[in-house]
Amino acid sequence: MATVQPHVLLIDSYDSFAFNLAALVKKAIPDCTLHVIKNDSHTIQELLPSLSKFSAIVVGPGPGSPDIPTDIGVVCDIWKVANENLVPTFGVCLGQQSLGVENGATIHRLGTVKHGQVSVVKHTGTEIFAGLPDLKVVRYHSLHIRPKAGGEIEELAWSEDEDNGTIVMGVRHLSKPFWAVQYHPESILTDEGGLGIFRNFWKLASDWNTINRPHFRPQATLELSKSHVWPRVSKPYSANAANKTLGKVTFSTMEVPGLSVLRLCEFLGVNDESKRFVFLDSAAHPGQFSMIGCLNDDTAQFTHFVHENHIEESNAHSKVRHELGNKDVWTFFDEYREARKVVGGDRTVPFWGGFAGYLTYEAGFPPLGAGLKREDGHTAINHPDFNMVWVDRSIIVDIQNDKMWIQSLLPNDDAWIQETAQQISELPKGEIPVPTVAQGSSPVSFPDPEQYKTDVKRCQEFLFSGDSYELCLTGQTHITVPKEKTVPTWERYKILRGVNAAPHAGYLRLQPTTFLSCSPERFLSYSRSPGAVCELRPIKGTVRKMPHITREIAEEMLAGSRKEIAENLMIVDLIRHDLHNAVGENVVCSKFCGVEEYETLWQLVSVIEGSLPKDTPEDVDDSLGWEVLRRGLPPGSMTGAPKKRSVEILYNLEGFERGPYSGVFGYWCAGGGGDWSVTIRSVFLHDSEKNGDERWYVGAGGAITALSEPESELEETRVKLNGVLLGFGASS
Ligand SMILES: C=C(O[C@@H]1C=C(C(=O)O)C=C[C@H]1O)C(=O)O
Ligand SMILES: NC(=O)CC[C@H](N)C(=O)O
Repeated sequence: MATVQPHVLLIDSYDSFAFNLAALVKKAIPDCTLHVIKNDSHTIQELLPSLSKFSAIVVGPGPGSPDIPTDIGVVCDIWKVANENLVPTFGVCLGQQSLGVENGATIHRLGTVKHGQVSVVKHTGTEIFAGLPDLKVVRYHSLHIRPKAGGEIEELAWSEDEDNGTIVMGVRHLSKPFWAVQYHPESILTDEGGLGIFRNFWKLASDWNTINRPHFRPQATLELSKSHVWPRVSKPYSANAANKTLGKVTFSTMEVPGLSVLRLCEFLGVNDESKRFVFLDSAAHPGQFSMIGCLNDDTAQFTHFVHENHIEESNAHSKVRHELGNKDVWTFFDEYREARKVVGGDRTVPFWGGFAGYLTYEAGFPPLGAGLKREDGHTAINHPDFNMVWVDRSIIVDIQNDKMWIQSLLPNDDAWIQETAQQISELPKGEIPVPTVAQGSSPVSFPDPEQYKTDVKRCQEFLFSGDSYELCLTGQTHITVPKEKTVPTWERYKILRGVNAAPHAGYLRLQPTTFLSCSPERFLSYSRSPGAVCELRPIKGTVRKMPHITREIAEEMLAGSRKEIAENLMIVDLIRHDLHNAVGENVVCSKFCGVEEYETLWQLVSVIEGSLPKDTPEDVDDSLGWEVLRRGLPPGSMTGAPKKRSVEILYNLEGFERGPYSGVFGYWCAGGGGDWSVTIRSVFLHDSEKNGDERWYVGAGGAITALSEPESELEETRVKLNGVLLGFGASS
């Protein structure tokens, strides 16, 4: 007789670590089917008829407090079901707090909150802790419980720290099959307190089911409305790529020693400011490829505002409005690219043509489920949320190896390739002069420093109350360039690049937006199918480079700092969750908190990689990167954790929309693969603020944790702003 797989219900309280938990549960109970619901998607009455079909329930962590109904949702009712409906249940963090509170425990704030902190946990060695040594675990909490003396909750584990004394880290219910821990078993830095605990839980749950639910049998299939089975990696629509004839990339390659990419841009028409232009510029180590889109009047540009239900497609001659109807914008782009999939390019080149452009911070709100209070019309800053062109012709330069590819997706385009190659071979060699800018030429309006420091403290209030573990607070700075001091935006880019060369730089002129970036941070890159691999590289932790700051000192200041490691760890855990959501189980952190050197800064960087299961159909693999963007924006390093609650808090607190700042820019290759950088250290100009005085805006911020000092946070934003301001003859 074939064995039927157990079904496990995971209740997510809108945490940014829930899919890490899903992956851990799946490791501990490999053959289980995991059904995921949100804590507010069902009432307990709706759940009751299905509960008896689950072998076990896992209640995840989350923002807020177990005694606030909108924070805890249906979780508080799970502990109160009648005996005949009991299901073995495991609670994590908020889950433990809820189990406690519903059984007479009192809830308290920690004297010193613990977010991304590692603690030693001692325990009884019984129940879920059976056979485990002392544990090293990660904590993300502001609240904790004290069980009622003589009540039903038995303490099983404790941490001991100088600031908070003894804190309960693990419990069980004396007469019901409920266990819970206060720490985060699913964190990357938690040791056997992760898998070991869940294996023990599964054994206890199975034993309990055998004794107390003798007639219980897992069902072959289990349908629960408003739930999904994790992992959910198929496309949300049916692909029609099968058997279609794929287009072919044509390309020519040549050695270009001494050729300046800036000169190449000028040859390709960047100086005509009335035309669109796309240049993704690996302007500094460790960048390798620079990409130029060779746009013309026929090039299709796509813009979309997230509060609207259409996409505008335009070129120099015409505009078309695509009504989205029930389709979401992500699917529109996915289908568009899939219909134009190409093969035959040089696989060492990451981009053969395809989509290039930017997505704003707010572009990530709808998939996240975060509310947007945008009024009819546009955002205050008016930049489209999706702004991309479809690049048919492109030039890629490998700046490390002085090699160039001229590529076209258009049929019969050899003549253009040959002619362009010929003209480029005749260009003069050597760098072109970079303009300089006079000091003091552009007045700057900074966020009010006192207000910023107050906002740091307001953020910390949300950290103390348990609503967030980390908040990336940002401010907006405006630079006004008086009409008589304006220079073409391309000149401005060259100045900026000269003072602040960055590996993920870029110049995008996608009307109405001009976008100049010196970003040091990659958000996501992904390789082509088959076997596409996604790589994310969050940066948290920044030190300004100065003569006395050697690598050793920078390492001490970053990798040796509890605060910096905690900030980085939180984002690593958040990104693992985003990736586990998109790819399922195959997620690894290949670098944890490495110190990397950039032109003007030292930064603490981690690398997380994910890939789909081996047997994934190619069309799903091709869309993987786009799906990771859909499920992973806004970038975790620009929000904080848990993401949804943190985004909502910041939206209210900052009081403005971030627009392109904090979003991503980059490309998605027509042959699969792509690369998106985090839009930081960047300036933006809207066409409506271009005639007369120019009004540029630039965002800057940093992660606020409970350990942050308002003054040093302010200083950190100044450091980040400075590189950009130098390009305007200003400084912070
Ligand atoms: C918020 C910014 O940067 C982000 C925050 C960082 C930090 O807190 O150390 C580092 C890089 C970015 O992820 C910014 O540059 O404006
Ligand atoms: N990680 C969590 O579940 C946190 C629970 C609760 N919000 C606290 O801060 O204590």
